Parts: sequence; structure tokens; C-alpha cells
Amino acid sequence: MAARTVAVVLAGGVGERLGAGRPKQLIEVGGRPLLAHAIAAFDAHPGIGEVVVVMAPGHLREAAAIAAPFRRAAAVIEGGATRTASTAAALRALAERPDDDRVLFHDAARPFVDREVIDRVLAALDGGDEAVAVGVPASDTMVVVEDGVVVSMPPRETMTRFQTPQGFRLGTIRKAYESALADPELRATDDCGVVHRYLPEVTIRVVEGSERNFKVTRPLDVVVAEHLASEDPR
Ligand SMILES: Nc1ccn([C@@H]2O[C@H](COP(=O)(O)OP(=O)(O)OP(=O)(O)O)[C@@H](O)[C@H]2O)c(=O)n1
Ligand SMILES: C[C@](O)(CO)[C@H](O)COP(=O)(O)O
Repeated sequence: MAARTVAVVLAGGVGERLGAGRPKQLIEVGGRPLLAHAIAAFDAHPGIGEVVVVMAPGHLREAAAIAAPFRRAAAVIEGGATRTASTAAALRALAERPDDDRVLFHDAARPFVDREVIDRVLAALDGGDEAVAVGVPASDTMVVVEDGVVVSMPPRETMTRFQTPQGFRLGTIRKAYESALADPELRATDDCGVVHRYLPEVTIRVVEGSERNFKVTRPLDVVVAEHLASEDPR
């Protein structure tokens, strides 16, 4: 049987930096919640078999109502206290699937992921990559600062900002999380970071992202999101 691909939309956060008084994935831009924009992008992609939503505790009913109209929306499950705990919850929900299936993890807070970006992640997985990230070049000079002083300045041309979706062979991300969850020191801000730390032998391919695929994190991002949604209603 051909490997199947599931998209997991991570919506388990509370949106503290945005400060909207409720999880930011529930706020509307262009007349629909950020979560609906994110689900729609994967629901419309022919390479995606199912979409699983991981939602913040206390908001599962709202998420189920948002997901209901989408044909490929298969489940809404409860997330954990951190992004990695939410990914781990999704992996538990996918426990019956074979290792050769593929999984894409996407932030619900990135409402404008384009079909081309998803295409590139799937193409890399089709080509045999086990872990795939999406990146855009850094525009600013990036430095490492400790205790208020610069300790290193990596050349900007090597600096890439990661976005999502991040795609994996299911067996690979499963194995990485098995080790990660056994580590009391686990700290990671994304799923490729978990593979990089716990399966260093795995090559992480980076494919081109898009400036539109930014993460709604702070109040100014909502202004930009409203503008983009009005320019390109979906
Ligand atoms: N426990 C968590 C934390 C985050 N996320 C998801 O991971 C994505 C990226 O996280 P971030 O932008 O940090 O979202 P929040 O955690 O909601 O924001 P904040 O850190 O400002 O509270 C979001 O779609 C968020 O819902 C998640 O599924 N589970
Ligand atoms: C996964 C991510 O969006 C890649 O840039 C980012 O690391 C999420 O970080 P956050 O702290 O959960 O916003």
C-alpha cells in the first residue's frame, strides 16, 4: 500500500504573546479563524489524506465546530502544555499507522501557507528525505547574545528562519520523540529540533518557504494578516 500522509495542525497554545484573551488560533482574520485558514490549506491539498487538529485544553468543542466543514478533518485531540507535548499527543493518536506513512506538522498560527510550500515538503519526502523543514533567509543580521553581549555572529547567508509545515517519515519522528520524551532536559521549539538533537544522523532537508507563511505571534501580525486576507480571500 502507498504511504499515506497526514497533516497535523498544532493549535494547542494559548497565544500569550498576542494577548487576545483567548487562544489566537480562534481569532478571525478575513472572516474566519486562523485555525480554519490553516486546516483549509491542507484539506485542499490532493497529497494530504487526513487532517488532525491538536487543540488547547478547554477549547475542543470550538475546534471541532471549526474543523467540521472540512472533508479531510479526521480528529480533534487535546494538546499538551508545550508545543512538543502537543506533537507527542498527535503521535500517540497516530500510533496505529505504519512507520512509512508521512506526517506534516503545521502551526495553526500560520494561516497563509501556500500549496507550493506544501508541495515542496511532500516532494522532498517523496525523494527519500526523512525530515524536511521549510525556511526563509534571514533579512536582519543575526547574532548570539548571552548576558547582554554578543558571543558570536554567524554569517547571515547561513541563517534561515524556520517555518512550518515540517514533514517527516512517521517512523523517524516517532523514534526522535521516544528519546526526547525520556529526556528530563527536553527543550525544543520545533519538531526538526527534536530530530536534530535526538537523531543527529538524520539529514534534515530545508526547502523554500514563503514570506506570507509568517506566524501570527504579536499584535502587529494581526494587522498584516488582515491585510493579506483582504487581498487574497480564500
Ligand atoms: N502547548 C502548545 C503550544 C503551542 N502550540 C502550537 O504551536 C504553534 C506555534 O506556537 P506559538 O506561536 O508559540 O503559539 P502559542 O503557544 O499559542 O503562543 P505564545 O507562546 O505567545 O503563548 C501554534 O499554532 C500553537 O497553537 C501547541 O500546539 N501546543
Ligand atoms: C515551529 C516554529 O514555528 C518554527 O519557526 C517555531 O519554532 C514555533 O515557536 P513558538 O515559540 O512555538 O512560537
